[in-house]
Amino acid sequence: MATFHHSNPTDRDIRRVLQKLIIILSLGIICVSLFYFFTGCCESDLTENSVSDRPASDDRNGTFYKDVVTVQDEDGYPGTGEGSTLTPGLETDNTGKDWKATRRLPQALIIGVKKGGTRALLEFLRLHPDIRALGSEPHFFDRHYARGLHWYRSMMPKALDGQVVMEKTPRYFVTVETPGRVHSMSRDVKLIVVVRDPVTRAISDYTQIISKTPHIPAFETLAFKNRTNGEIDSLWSPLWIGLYAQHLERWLAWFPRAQIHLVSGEGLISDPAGELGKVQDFLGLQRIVTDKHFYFNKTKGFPCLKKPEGSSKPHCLGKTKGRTHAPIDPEVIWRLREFYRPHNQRFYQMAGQDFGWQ
Ligand SMILES: Nc1ncnc2c1ncn2[C@@H]1O[C@H](COP(=O)(O)OS(=O)(=O)O)[C@@H](OP(=O)(O)O)[C@H]1O
Repeated sequence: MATFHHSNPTDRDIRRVLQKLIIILSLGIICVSLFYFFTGCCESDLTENSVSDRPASDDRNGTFYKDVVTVQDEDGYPGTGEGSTLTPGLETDNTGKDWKATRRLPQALIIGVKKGGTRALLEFLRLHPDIRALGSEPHFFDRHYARGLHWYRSMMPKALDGQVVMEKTPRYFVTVETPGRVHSMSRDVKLIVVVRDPVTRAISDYTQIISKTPHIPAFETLAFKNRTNGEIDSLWSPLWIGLYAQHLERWLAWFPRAQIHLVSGEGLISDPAGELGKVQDFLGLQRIVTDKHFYFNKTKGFPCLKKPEGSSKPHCLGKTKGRTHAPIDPEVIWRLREFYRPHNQRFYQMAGQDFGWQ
Protein backbone atom coordinates (compact mmCIF):
# COMPACT_ATOMS: atom_id res chain seq x y z
CA MET A 1 0.00 0.00 0.00
CA ALA A 2 1.38 3.30 -1.01
CA THR A 3 2.21 5.78 1.81
CA PHE A 4 2.37 9.52 1.44
CA HIS A 5 5.33 11.23 3.24
CA HIS A 6 5.01 14.72 1.77
CA SER A 7 3.31 17.36 3.93
CA ASN A 8 -0.34 17.94 4.03
CA PRO A 9 -1.31 20.72 1.47
CA THR A 10 -3.39 22.55 4.12
CA ASP A 11 -0.33 22.97 6.42
CA ARG A 12 1.69 24.34 3.50
CA ASP A 13 -0.97 26.90 2.81
CA ILE A 14 -1.04 27.98 6.44
CA ARG A 15 2.77 28.36 6.44
CA ARG A 16 2.63 30.52 3.29
CA VAL A 17 -0.08 32.72 4.74
CA LEU A 18 1.94 33.11 7.96
CA GLN A 19 5.07 34.06 5.99
CA LYS A 20 3.10 36.66 4.07
CA LEU A 21 1.66 38.04 7.29
CA ILE A 22 5.14 38.37 8.82
CA ILE A 23 6.40 40.20 5.70
CA ILE A 24 3.39 42.58 5.71
CA LEU A 25 3.83 43.22 9.45
CA SER A 26 7.57 43.95 9.04
CA LEU A 27 6.87 46.32 6.16
CA GLY A 28 4.23 48.05 8.29
CA ILE A 29 6.68 48.52 11.17
CA ILE A 30 9.32 49.92 8.78
CA CYS A 31 6.79 52.35 7.25
CA VAL A 32 5.58 53.59 10.64
CA SER A 33 9.19 54.06 11.83
CA LEU A 34 10.05 56.00 8.67
CA PHE A 35 6.96 58.18 9.09
CA TYR A 36 7.88 59.03 12.69
CA PHE A 37 11.48 59.65 11.69
CA PHE A 38 10.59 62.16 8.97
CA THR A 39 7.80 63.95 10.80
CA GLY A 40 10.00 64.56 13.85
CA CYS A 41 7.50 62.93 16.20
CA CYS A 42 10.32 61.14 18.02
CA GLU A 43 12.39 64.18 18.93
CA SER A 44 13.42 63.21 22.39
CA ASP A 45 15.38 66.00 23.94
CA LEU A 46 15.34 69.73 24.40
CA THR A 47 18.04 72.22 23.56
CA GLU A 48 21.24 72.08 25.58
CA ASN A 49 20.44 75.12 27.65
CA SER A 50 17.06 73.91 28.84
CA VAL A 51 17.98 73.45 32.46
CA SER A 52 14.54 73.49 34.00
CA ASP A 53 13.00 70.79 31.86
CA ARG A 54 10.54 68.35 33.39
CA PRO A 55 10.90 64.63 32.68
CA ALA A 56 8.83 63.58 29.69
CA SER A 57 6.86 61.19 31.89
CA ASP A 58 5.70 64.11 34.00
CA ASP A 59 4.57 66.00 30.95
CA ARG A 60 2.63 63.13 29.51
CA ASN A 61 0.98 61.62 32.55
CA GLY A 62 -2.26 63.40 31.88
CA THR A 63 -1.83 66.01 34.60
CA PHE A 64 0.55 68.39 32.90
CA TYR A 65 0.20 67.35 29.31
CA LYS A 66 -3.02 67.86 27.45
CA ASP A 67 -3.43 67.73 23.72
CA VAL A 68 -5.48 70.88 23.81
CA VAL A 69 -4.98 73.62 26.37
CA THR A 70 -6.93 76.74 27.06
CA VAL A 71 -5.01 79.95 26.60
CA GLN A 72 -6.05 83.35 27.83
CA ASP A 73 -4.68 86.15 25.74
CA GLU A 74 -4.48 89.80 26.60
CA ASP A 75 -5.31 90.19 22.99
CA GLY A 76 -8.90 89.32 22.26
CA TYR A 77 -7.47 88.78 18.80
CA PRO A 78 -9.44 86.50 16.47
CA GLY A 79 -8.67 82.90 17.27
CA THR A 80 -6.64 83.74 20.33
CA GLY A 81 -9.06 85.46 22.66
CA GLU A 82 -10.05 84.46 26.17
CA GLY A 83 -11.13 80.87 26.45
CA SER A 84 -9.89 79.96 23.00
CA THR A 85 -7.87 76.82 22.58
CA LEU A 86 -4.38 76.26 21.37
CA THR A 87 -3.41 72.90 19.98
CA PRO A 88 0.22 71.89 20.28
CA GLY A 89 1.96 72.06 16.96
CA LEU A 90 -1.18 72.70 14.96
CA GLU A 91 0.42 75.32 12.76
CA THR A 92 1.98 74.01 9.60
CA ASP A 93 5.08 75.23 7.90
CA ASN A 94 4.09 77.37 4.96
CA THR A 95 7.44 76.85 3.32
CA GLY A 96 6.35 73.47 1.99
CA LYS A 97 9.44 71.86 3.52
CA ASP A 98 7.63 70.62 6.58
CA TRP A 99 9.44 67.30 6.71
CA LYS A 100 12.76 69.04 7.37
CA ALA A 101 11.39 71.41 9.98
CA THR A 102 11.47 70.76 13.73
CA ARG A 103 9.94 72.33 16.81
CA ARG A 104 12.41 74.38 18.79
CA LEU A 105 12.23 76.59 21.83
CA PRO A 106 11.93 80.27 20.87
CA GLN A 107 15.06 82.29 20.21
CA ALA A 108 13.16 85.56 20.52
CA LEU A 109 10.28 86.75 22.69
CA ILE A 110 8.03 89.78 22.54
CA ILE A 111 7.65 90.22 26.29
CA GLY A 112 5.49 93.34 26.43
CA VAL A 113 3.99 95.65 27.08
CA LYS A 114 0.29 94.96 27.22
CA LYS A 115 -1.53 97.35 24.84
CA GLY A 116 1.81 98.55 23.49
CA GLY A 117 1.25 97.28 19.94
CA THR A 118 2.57 93.73 20.44
CA ARG A 119 0.01 92.12 18.10
CA ALA A 120 0.83 94.55 15.31
CA LEU A 121 4.54 93.85 15.72
CA LEU A 122 4.05 90.07 15.67
CA GLU A 123 1.77 90.15 12.64
CA PHE A 124 4.20 92.39 10.76
CA LEU A 125 7.17 90.19 11.63
CA ARG A 126 5.34 87.12 10.38
CA LEU A 127 5.75 88.46 6.87
CA HIS A 128 9.43 87.63 7.13
CA PRO A 129 10.25 84.21 5.63
CA ASP A 130 12.87 83.61 8.33
CA ILE A 131 10.47 84.10 11.19
CA ARG A 132 8.23 81.39 12.57
CA ALA A 133 5.93 82.87 15.18
CA LEU A 134 3.26 81.33 17.35
CA GLY A 135 -0.06 83.12 16.71
CA SER A 136 -1.52 82.82 20.21
CA GLU A 137 -0.05 83.88 23.52
CA PRO A 138 1.20 80.72 25.29
CA HIS A 139 1.70 82.40 28.72
CA PHE A 140 4.28 79.74 29.48
CA PHE A 141 6.60 81.62 31.85
CA ASP A 142 3.83 83.30 33.82
CA ARG A 143 0.93 80.81 33.93
CA HIS A 144 1.89 77.43 32.52
CA TYR A 145 5.45 77.03 33.74
CA ALA A 146 4.63 73.79 35.56
CA ARG A 147 3.89 72.15 32.21
CA GLY A 148 7.62 72.20 31.46
CA LEU A 149 9.76 73.12 28.49
CA HIS A 150 8.74 70.01 26.63
CA TRP A 151 5.16 71.27 26.54
CA TYR A 152 6.32 74.78 25.65
CA ARG A 153 8.34 73.49 22.73
CA SER A 154 5.41 71.41 21.50
CA MET A 155 3.44 74.67 21.17
CA MET A 156 5.96 76.22 18.79
CA PRO A 157 5.50 76.14 15.03
CA LYS A 158 7.92 73.94 13.12
CA ALA A 159 10.95 75.82 11.83
CA LEU A 160 13.82 75.17 9.48
CA ASP A 161 17.47 75.73 10.37
CA GLY A 162 18.18 79.46 10.28
CA GLN A 163 14.58 80.49 10.94
CA VAL A 164 13.89 82.42 14.13
CA VAL A 165 11.18 80.93 16.34
CA MET A 166 9.27 83.43 18.44
CA GLU A 167 6.16 84.08 20.49
CA LYS A 168 4.57 87.04 22.23
CA THR A 169 3.07 87.22 25.70
CA PRO A 170 2.87 90.84 26.91
CA ARG A 171 2.41 89.85 30.55
CA TYR A 172 5.97 88.51 30.74
CA PHE A 173 7.36 92.04 31.07
CA VAL A 174 5.64 92.66 34.41
CA THR A 175 5.65 89.24 36.11
CA VAL A 176 8.35 89.03 38.74
CA GLU A 177 9.38 85.41 38.22
CA THR A 178 9.59 85.56 34.41
CA PRO A 179 13.10 87.00 33.77
CA GLY A 180 14.80 84.24 35.80
CA ARG A 181 12.70 81.55 34.14
CA VAL A 182 13.41 82.86 30.66
CA HIS A 183 17.11 82.99 31.54
CA SER A 184 17.09 79.35 32.63
CA MET A 185 15.58 78.39 29.26
CA SER A 186 18.20 80.35 27.35
CA ARG A 187 20.65 83.05 28.31
CA ASP A 188 20.90 84.06 24.63
CA VAL A 189 17.23 84.64 23.90
CA LYS A 190 16.48 87.99 22.27
CA LEU A 191 13.89 90.10 24.04
CA ILE A 192 11.63 92.69 22.47
CA VAL A 193 9.47 95.20 24.34
CA VAL A 194 7.01 97.51 22.61
CA VAL A 195 6.59 100.56 24.84
CA ARG A 196 3.93 103.23 24.54
CA ASP A 197 3.13 106.43 26.42
CA PRO A 198 2.09 104.97 29.81
CA VAL A 199 -0.91 107.30 30.10
CA THR A 200 -2.37 106.31 26.72
CA ARG A 201 -1.48 102.71 27.48
CA ALA A 202 -3.38 102.85 30.79
CA ILE A 203 -6.45 104.27 29.04
CA SER A 204 -6.20 101.60 26.35
CA ASP A 205 -5.93 98.94 29.08
CA TYR A 206 -8.97 100.36 30.89
CA THR A 207 -10.91 100.49 27.59
CA GLN A 208 -10.24 96.78 27.16
CA ILE A 209 -11.18 95.97 30.78
CA ILE A 210 -14.45 97.90 30.59
CA SER A 211 -15.35 96.19 27.31
CA LYS A 212 -15.31 92.89 29.21
CA THR A 213 -16.63 94.11 32.58
CA PRO A 214 -18.82 97.13 31.83
CA HIS A 215 -19.94 97.86 35.42
CA ILE A 216 -16.58 98.68 36.99
CA PRO A 217 -16.01 102.20 38.41
CA ALA A 218 -14.78 105.05 36.24
CA PHE A 219 -11.09 105.33 35.28
CA GLU A 220 -10.96 108.61 37.21
CA THR A 221 -12.05 106.79 40.39
CA LEU A 222 -9.75 103.78 40.06
CA ALA A 223 -6.68 105.84 39.22
CA PHE A 224 -6.58 107.49 42.64
CA LYS A 225 -6.09 106.28 46.17
CA ASN A 226 -7.50 109.61 47.23
CA ARG A 227 -8.97 111.86 44.55
CA THR A 228 -9.14 114.89 46.85
CA ASN A 229 -5.44 115.04 47.61
CA GLY A 230 -4.57 113.67 44.14
CA GLU A 231 -2.75 110.58 45.43
CA ILE A 232 -2.35 108.18 42.50
CA ASP A 233 -2.96 104.46 43.02
CA SER A 234 0.23 103.21 41.43
CA LEU A 235 -0.70 99.61 42.29
CA TRP A 236 -3.79 99.70 40.10
CA SER A 237 -2.76 97.37 37.29
CA PRO A 238 -3.33 99.78 34.32
CA LEU A 239 -1.05 102.31 36.05
CA TRP A 240 1.43 99.86 37.56
CA ILE A 241 2.20 98.27 34.16
CA GLY A 242 3.32 101.72 32.92
CA LEU A 243 6.16 101.93 35.48
CA TYR A 244 8.51 100.71 32.76
CA ALA A 245 11.78 101.53 34.56
CA GLN A 246 10.79 99.33 37.48
CA HIS A 247 9.98 96.37 35.23
CA LEU A 248 12.97 96.83 32.95
CA GLU A 249 15.25 96.85 35.98
CA ARG A 250 14.18 93.29 36.82
CA TRP A 251 15.05 92.11 33.30
CA LEU A 252 18.40 93.90 33.40
CA ALA A 253 19.32 91.88 36.48
CA TRP A 254 19.30 88.80 34.19
CA PHE A 255 20.04 90.04 30.67
CA PRO A 256 22.44 92.63 29.22
CA ARG A 257 20.86 95.77 27.79
CA ALA A 258 22.03 94.81 24.28
CA GLN A 259 19.83 91.73 24.41
CA ILE A 260 16.67 93.79 24.92
CA HIS A 261 15.26 95.76 22.01
CA LEU A 262 12.76 98.51 22.71
CA VAL A 263 10.22 99.33 20.04
CA SER A 264 8.34 102.63 20.11
CA GLY A 265 4.62 101.86 20.10
CA GLU A 266 3.99 105.31 18.61
CA GLY A 267 6.66 104.66 15.94
CA LEU A 268 5.02 101.37 15.06
CA ILE A 269 1.94 103.37 14.04
CA SER A 270 3.61 106.38 12.40
CA ASP A 271 6.46 104.51 10.71
CA PRO A 272 5.93 100.72 10.86
CA ALA A 273 8.63 99.98 8.27
CA GLY A 274 11.20 102.03 10.24
CA GLU A 275 10.50 100.16 13.48
CA LEU A 276 10.40 96.81 11.66
CA GLY A 277 13.75 97.57 10.06
CA LYS A 278 15.35 97.97 13.49
CA VAL A 279 13.71 94.79 14.81
CA GLN A 280 14.97 92.77 11.82
CA ASP A 281 18.49 94.12 12.43
CA PHE A 282 18.24 93.18 16.10
CA LEU A 283 17.17 89.64 15.17
CA GLY A 284 20.07 89.37 12.73
CA LEU A 285 17.75 89.05 9.75
CA GLN A 286 17.77 90.63 6.34
CA ARG A 287 15.47 93.66 6.07
CA ILE A 288 12.74 91.98 4.07
CA VAL A 289 9.68 93.59 5.67
CA THR A 290 9.76 97.13 4.32
CA ASP A 291 7.44 100.03 3.54
CA LYS A 292 6.16 98.21 0.47
CA HIS A 293 4.28 95.85 2.83
CA PHE A 294 2.19 98.58 4.49
CA TYR A 295 -0.48 101.05 3.59
CA PHE A 296 -2.30 103.50 5.80
CA ASN A 297 -5.99 102.67 6.13
CA LYS A 298 -7.83 105.95 6.65
CA THR A 299 -11.01 104.32 7.98
CA LYS A 300 -9.10 102.29 10.56
CA GLY A 301 -6.65 105.12 11.26
CA PHE A 302 -3.76 102.65 11.40
CA PRO A 303 -1.23 101.03 9.11
CA CYS A 304 -2.46 97.77 7.61
CA LEU A 305 -0.82 95.00 5.63
CA LYS A 306 -1.01 94.94 1.86
CA LYS A 307 -0.50 91.18 1.84
CA PRO A 308 -0.39 89.34 5.17
CA GLU A 309 1.10 85.88 5.71
CA GLY A 310 -0.77 83.20 3.77
CA SER A 311 -3.14 85.62 2.02
CA SER A 312 -3.21 87.85 -1.00
CA LYS A 313 -5.74 90.35 0.37
CA PRO A 314 -4.99 93.56 2.29
CA HIS A 315 -5.54 93.11 6.00
CA CYS A 316 -5.94 95.33 9.05
CA LEU A 317 -5.76 94.09 12.65
CA GLY A 318 -9.04 93.12 14.32
CA LYS A 319 -11.54 95.51 15.87
CA THR A 320 -10.05 95.14 19.38
CA LYS A 321 -6.91 96.84 18.02
CA GLY A 322 -7.22 100.56 17.56
CA ARG A 323 -10.36 100.98 19.64
CA THR A 324 -11.91 104.33 20.48
CA HIS A 325 -10.77 105.07 24.01
CA ALA A 326 -13.06 105.85 26.92
CA PRO A 327 -13.17 109.67 27.37
CA ILE A 328 -11.11 110.69 30.44
CA ASP A 329 -11.21 113.92 32.44
CA PRO A 330 -8.31 116.08 31.06
CA GLU A 331 -7.31 117.07 34.59
CA VAL A 332 -6.80 113.40 35.47
CA ILE A 333 -4.69 112.96 32.37
CA TRP A 334 -2.60 115.96 33.39
CA ARG A 335 -2.09 114.48 36.90
CA LEU A 336 -1.06 111.15 35.43
CA ARG A 337 1.47 112.86 33.17
CA GLU A 338 2.96 114.54 36.26
CA PHE A 339 3.01 111.21 38.04
CA TYR A 340 4.81 109.38 35.24
CA ARG A 341 7.32 112.15 34.38
CA PRO A 342 10.10 111.05 36.80
CA HIS A 343 9.48 107.37 36.03
CA ASN A 344 9.71 108.05 32.29
CA GLN A 345 12.94 110.02 32.73
CA ARG A 346 14.47 107.13 34.62
CA PHE A 347 13.27 104.74 31.92
CA TYR A 348 14.83 106.89 29.14
CA GLN A 349 18.13 106.82 31.02
CA MET A 350 18.09 103.06 31.44
CA ALA A 351 17.00 102.60 27.83
CA GLY A 352 19.48 105.13 26.44
CA GLN A 353 16.60 106.38 24.34
CA ASP A 354 14.06 109.22 24.70
CA PHE A 355 10.57 108.13 23.64
CA GLY A 356 9.23 111.70 23.78
CA TRP A 357 6.22 111.12 26.00
CA GLN A 358 4.98 114.40 27.46
N1 LIG B 1 -1.33 98.66 12.78
C1 LIG B 1 -2.06 98.68 13.91
N2 LIG B 1 -3.37 98.40 13.88
C2 LIG B 1 -4.11 98.42 15.02
N3 LIG B 1 -3.58 98.72 16.24
C3 LIG B 1 -2.27 99.01 16.29
C4 LIG B 1 -1.46 99.01 15.14
N4 LIG B 1 -0.20 99.35 15.52
C5 LIG B 1 -0.23 99.55 16.82
N5 LIG B 1 -1.47 99.36 17.30
C6 LIG B 1 -1.85 99.52 18.71
O1 LIG B 1 -1.84 98.25 19.33
C7 LIG B 1 -2.60 98.43 20.51
C8 LIG B 1 -2.92 97.08 21.10
O2 LIG B 1 -1.73 96.60 21.65
P1 LIG B 1 -1.41 95.07 21.84
O3 LIG B 1 -1.57 94.34 20.56
O4 LIG B 1 -0.08 94.98 22.49
O5 LIG B 1 -2.54 94.63 22.85
S1 LIG B 1 -2.59 93.32 23.76
O6 LIG B 1 -1.80 93.58 24.96
O7 LIG B 1 -2.10 92.19 22.98
O8 LIG B 1 -4.02 93.20 24.08
C9 LIG B 1 -3.80 99.22 20.06
O9 LIG B 1 -4.29 99.93 21.16
P2 LIG B 1 -5.67 100.71 21.14
O10 LIG B 1 -5.53 101.80 20.10
O11 LIG B 1 -5.81 101.28 22.48
O12 LIG B 1 -6.73 99.72 20.79
C10 LIG B 1 -3.23 100.10 18.94
O13 LIG B 1 -3.06 101.44 19.32
